[in-house]
Amino acid sequence: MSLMKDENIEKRLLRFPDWEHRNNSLYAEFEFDNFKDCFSAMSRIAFECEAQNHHPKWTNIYNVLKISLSTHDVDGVTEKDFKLAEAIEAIVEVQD
Ligand SMILES: C[C@H](O)[C@H](O)[C@H]1CNC2=NC(N)=NC(=O)C2=N1
Repeated sequence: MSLMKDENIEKRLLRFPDWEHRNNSLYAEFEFDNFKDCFSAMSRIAFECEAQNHHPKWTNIYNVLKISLSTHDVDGVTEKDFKLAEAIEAIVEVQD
């Protein structure tokens, strides 16, 4: 999977308003009502990561989830990261 050019990443991000290009990664923060809702989303996301064989760097503090997506092989953003971001959006939206 090839590294995307910065300008292409910015263009793609226009359709991902929750996400930004930060530290060679796609980055988003999500806030839930409580820990249970947050961890439930994380569980769903974890299954999707396994299905895609692509995994986030993430932190959770109570109801806040911070997610960084990058492709380790190329040390930057690829289509794989956008594909996972899209799936994460669908999971998080259902819980809003
Ligand atoms: C061997 C296996 O395909 C790799 O380690 C996968 C697993 N999950 C991964 N996740 C992420 N975010 N980037 C990778 O390059 C990656 N590679």
